[in-house]
Amino acid sequence: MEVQSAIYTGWRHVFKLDPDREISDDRLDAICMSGTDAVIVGGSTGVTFDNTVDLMSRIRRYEVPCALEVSNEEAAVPGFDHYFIPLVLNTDKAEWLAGRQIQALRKFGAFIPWESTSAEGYLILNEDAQAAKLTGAQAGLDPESVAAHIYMADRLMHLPVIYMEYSGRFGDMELVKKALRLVTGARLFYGGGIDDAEKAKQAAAAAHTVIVGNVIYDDLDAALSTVEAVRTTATPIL
Ligand SMILES: CC(C)=CCC/C(C)=C/CC/C(C)=C/CC/C(C)=C/CC/C(C)=C/CC/C(C)=C/CC/C(C)=C/COP(=O)(O)OP(=O)(O)O
Ligand SMILES: O=P(O)(O)OC[C@@H](O)CO
Ligand SMILES: [Mg+2]
Repeated sequence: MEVQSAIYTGWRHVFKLDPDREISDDRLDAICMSGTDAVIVGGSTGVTFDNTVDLMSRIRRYEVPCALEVSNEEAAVPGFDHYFIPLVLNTDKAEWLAGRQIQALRKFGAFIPWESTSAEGYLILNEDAQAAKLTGAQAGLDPESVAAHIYMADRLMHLPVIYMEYSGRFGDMELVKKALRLVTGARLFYGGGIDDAEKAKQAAAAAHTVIVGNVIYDDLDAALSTVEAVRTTATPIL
């Protein structure tokens, strides 16, 4: 099991920037200086070595910790503070659970900074998300199935991070809270549809770490308001 001193252990609020989307220097400055705990670089489609290097080098002008969520082997770029490797748990397509990752490990295994690389068990719960369509995720899980996936990821697989992903839609906070009550070692990430401070507070009361993505591109002020909202919400205590 991963030691609890991992860089992301204390992260409560994270912005996720997509290398496949444009962001101006001014907007990037606002995000990196916002007081967020970290920036994750990642996206489900259109992520390349070049657009990842470009975004990383711009974020590197700031002190904010910066992690890469590696979504394809071409986009494995050195120089990040941390690497997350997604494994989609709720798909029947084994290539998204382990197949593609194993192919990438054949190539990069000897060069991976293991002390700063973590698996992320993804539960993709919005059937309309690009990531759900790409991976064939069975997004409509009932609460018992969510619990079973959490038991598998947390208790059997001992994954350090479980990510409840509703990308593009605000999720079911009761389900997230229920998942949080079941995890023993994993850190629970929540992401999806947070587009104002109120939703950010709700998510912060349900999960360990709250991830804010698309609203950065749609309404920067609303995105920035989520930082304080999360910071002033108590970490859920079990
Ligand atoms: C020295 C050196 C090169 C250092 C780097 C070494 C390193 C750490 C290498 C990694 C090797 C490795 C094991 C790579 C794995 C690559 C791989 C094929 C992973 C598969 C990932 C996966 C399951 C992808 C499916 C899609 C998914 C779950 C993506 C996660 C991110 C996500 C959901 C983003 C949201 O997407 P977005 O585009 O924003 O969508 P919306 O339209 O909904 O907004
Ligand atoms: O883009 P949104 O909907 O904020 O979701 C954030 C993140 O979970 C995406 O991977
Ligand atoms: Mg997105």
